[in-house]
Amino acid sequence: MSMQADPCAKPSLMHPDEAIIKLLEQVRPLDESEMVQLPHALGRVLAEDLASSIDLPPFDNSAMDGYAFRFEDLTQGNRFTLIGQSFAGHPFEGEAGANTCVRIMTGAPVPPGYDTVQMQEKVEVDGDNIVIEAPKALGANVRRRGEEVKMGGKVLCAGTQIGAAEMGVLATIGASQVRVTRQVKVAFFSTGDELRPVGSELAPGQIYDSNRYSIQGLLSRANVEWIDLGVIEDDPEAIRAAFRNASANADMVITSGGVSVGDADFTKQILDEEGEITFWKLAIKPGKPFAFGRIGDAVFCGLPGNPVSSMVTFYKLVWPLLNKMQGLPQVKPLLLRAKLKGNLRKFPGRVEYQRGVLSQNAQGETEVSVTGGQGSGMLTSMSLANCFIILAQEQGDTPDGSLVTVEPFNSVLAL
Ligand SMILES: Nc1nc2c(c(=O)[nH]1)N[C@H]1C(S)=C(S)[C@@H](COP(=O)(O)OP(=O)(O)OC[C@H]3O[C@@H](n4cnc5c(N)ncnc54)[C@H](O)[C@@H]3O)O[C@H]1N2
Ligand code: MOO
Repeated sequence: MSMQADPCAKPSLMHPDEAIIKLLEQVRPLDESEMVQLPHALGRVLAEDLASSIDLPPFDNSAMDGYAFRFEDLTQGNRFTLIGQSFAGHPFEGEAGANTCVRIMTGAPVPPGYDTVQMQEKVEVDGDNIVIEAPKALGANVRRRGEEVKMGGKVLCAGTQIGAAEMGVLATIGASQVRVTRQVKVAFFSTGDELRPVGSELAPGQIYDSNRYSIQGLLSRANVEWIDLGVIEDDPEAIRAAFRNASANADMVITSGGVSVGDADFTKQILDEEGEITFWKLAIKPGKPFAFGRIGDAVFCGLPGNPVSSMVTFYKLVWPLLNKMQGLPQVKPLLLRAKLKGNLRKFPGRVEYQRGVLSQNAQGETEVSVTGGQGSGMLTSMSLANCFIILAQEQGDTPDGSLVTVEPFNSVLAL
């Protein structure tokens, strides 16, 4: 008997990994760049490769506080005559001579004619008579001009995000300003008649709008420029106007709420009328009703209203998009295997991102436990976590002691 397709089978939801591929196909890196002053460069993405206009280090200098001398003079014995000093910022200006030495400090220029430094702990000093213990080799304790990078050598590549180390590297080569890609502009708003701004009283049935604040936090971490359009009521015309305003002013529009199937869930409907929906609903928990599309020239990401769902879908789906638009390379998440502490509940069907705490036990094993209740409205499950426990689509309940896959939070989600 031949196998027949089940006519009652529900269409299966798209796997989030497939969704990421589809999303990334829809955006291109911004091709606009601008110069920024170095103090404002943190978090920005380099638009071009950067070469050093100087040798690094720019001159031979001492790695130790001690004495500079000529290594070959050691063939005449260990006694040297002190003829001067070289301090950082105040080089020795005299002439190097046979069997002479110069007092030298860390970072100070090694005077021309000398080639080796011995640290002061290995030197005996009697007035100007200095006895130097022979170091292992010529050039000991000298940091040679250009040994790190030669003038004209590449120090940073286009597509590098400027972090603390890069700020320092840029300063080391004297770059007072730097060419970076334009920041992606993201306009966002929350939808929902139940939402009240912080600072107001709650009437029965109302809650505070928290998603706009977590989204703002995520956008700040992603180093994009954001436009907060506030809370929009559950009214199709208000949502339409917000969409038009957002898409006219931003590269990306993010909304929270109204993407499910309720009678007041207008986000998807208005997007359908004003733009286009590339896909809607994924096999992800939390975050199933995530919607993606385009409105005008802007990309659209509709995050589900449940607070954890909006954070998880931002992290897994929006953040890779923002990275690509900013010109950053896609980095595969670092996945670890950890031993589960406690039993874990799961229905097969969707890939789940449970919130966990990753730690090491006394035996050095990596362990993980869930942060209590995992409801998609329980935002404290996120704030207590330092990782996601990723459970495959068809996985069910998982017992204590099982090895599970864990994704530690990166800088976007971590403090
Ligand atoms: N019949 C069905 N109902 C629901 C389904 C479904 O498949 N069939 N999916 C559920 C899932 S999964 C999710 S996730 C939610 C998402 O719904 P929406 O995106 O339409 O979001 P809302 O209905 O507007 O709100 C859901 C929930 O989150 C609260 N919320 C909304 N915005 C905020 C905010 N800015 N700050 C804090 N909390 C917010 C809202 O009050 C609701 O409690 O739909 C399920 N339903
Ligand atoms: O998929 Mo929803 O985000 O679980 O509540």
